[in-house]
Amino acid sequence: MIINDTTLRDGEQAPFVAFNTEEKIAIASALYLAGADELEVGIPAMGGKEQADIKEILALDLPLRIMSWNRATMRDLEASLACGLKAVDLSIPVSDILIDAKFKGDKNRLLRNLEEVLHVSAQEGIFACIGGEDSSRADLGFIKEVMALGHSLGAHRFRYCDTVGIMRPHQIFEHISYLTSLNLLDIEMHTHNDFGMATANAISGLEAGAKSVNTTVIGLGERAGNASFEQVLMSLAHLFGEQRTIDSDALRHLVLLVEKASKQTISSTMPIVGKNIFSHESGIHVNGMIKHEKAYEAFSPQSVGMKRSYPIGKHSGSATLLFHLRAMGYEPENDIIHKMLPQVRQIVTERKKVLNKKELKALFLASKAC
Ligand SMILES: CC(=O)SCCNC(=O)CCNC(=O)[C@H](O)C(C)(C)COP(=O)(O)OP(=O)(O)OC[C@H]1O[C@@H](n2cnc3c(N)ncnc32)[C@H](O)[C@@H]1OP(=O)(O)O
Ligand SMILES: O=C(O)CCC(=O)C(=O)O
Repeated sequence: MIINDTTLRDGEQAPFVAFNTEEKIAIASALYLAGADELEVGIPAMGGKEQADIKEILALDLPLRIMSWNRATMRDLEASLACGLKAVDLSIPVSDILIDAKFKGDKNRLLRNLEEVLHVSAQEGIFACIGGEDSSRADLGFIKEVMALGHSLGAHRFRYCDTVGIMRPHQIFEHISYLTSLNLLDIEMHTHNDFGMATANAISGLEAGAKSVNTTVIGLGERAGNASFEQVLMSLAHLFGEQRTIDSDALRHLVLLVEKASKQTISSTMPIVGKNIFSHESGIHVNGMIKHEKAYEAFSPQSVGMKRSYPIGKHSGSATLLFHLRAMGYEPENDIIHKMLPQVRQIVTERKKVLNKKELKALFLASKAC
């Protein structure tokens, strides 16, 4: 499967996000090191500055396909060609709603535009992906027509876009199974997160036969964002068993870089990257983890450049207190530990903050003394 990351295009379309040139270069390099297979890096039609940034990314000479996003118009395509790009996404709306809004319902004009740009991209020998904007609200018969046209004109891929993020994984599976069964073009998934299903829908599309998937780091993107790079990458490695070597330090570096450059704050429970996802507080979980490292973890913290911890909180049990006190060189009796537990719960509940090790030690010594 191909991860085509669009942090530098759809990711940057997130409200209030704007990367400067240095950030774009750093993100492109970090995406390569973290395991992206292809990058969509911008929109040449935006003008000279965007084009200069794209040229700087191309000058990095990263060993992966670099694409741009374009409306399926000669003007947009020419701007991409002038940047020296060898791969383009050529987007057309495919739903009636968007065809009405943008083309006054004129499907013929839309298809003529597509024909023209595909003809030129074939002449230029570049990789062409047809971006099917709003595919999930489109008639599948029309998508078939677009794909057949693309196939006949040498396009390489069709991007199925759940532009407003309204699909469920089961529906995606049906749509993509049908479109791949046509054997016209490889399918790329582009899924949005309006109902929190972007990654699930992207994965469902891959299971139904899609060959590639658009992602963005920390799920950045329009409105609620896109399928997240780190979630898709880890799913491919751990759930699909793909032979992917994930450089955990490179992944962590990328996430922190994009968090800073986009001025976003990642939630502490965000899959793969949230700072608390390897903090086990519940007593039964800590007890299990001490006996078996995989008891309550789907993958190790080391595999994503993070660390495990056992906070001393309201739900801690004796194994947690013993773990920390033993690490400090104490060997407490059971009755003392059981005397301490209700006190820990009370302190944490009252002040809504876990105990640090110093406080645990003080509580232990006080409990021992009385
Ligand atoms: C679903 C997506 O994410 S698609 C990607 C969207 N990304 C962006 O819009 C970010 C970058 N955009 C921009 O910088 C600007 O919008 C530009 C440079 C692309 C265009 O700017 P402007 O020329 O000022 O046009 P504006 O943004 O107001 O409107 C877009 C125009 O493109 C047309 N358009 C939209 N999609 C397509 C398409 N696939 N094919 C042809 N025309 C299209 C619209 O109908 C509209 O045309 P109109 O001006 O005749 O009404
Ligand atoms: O048309 C494309 O290639 C992608 C457009 C897009 O970003 C979307 O539909 O959400």
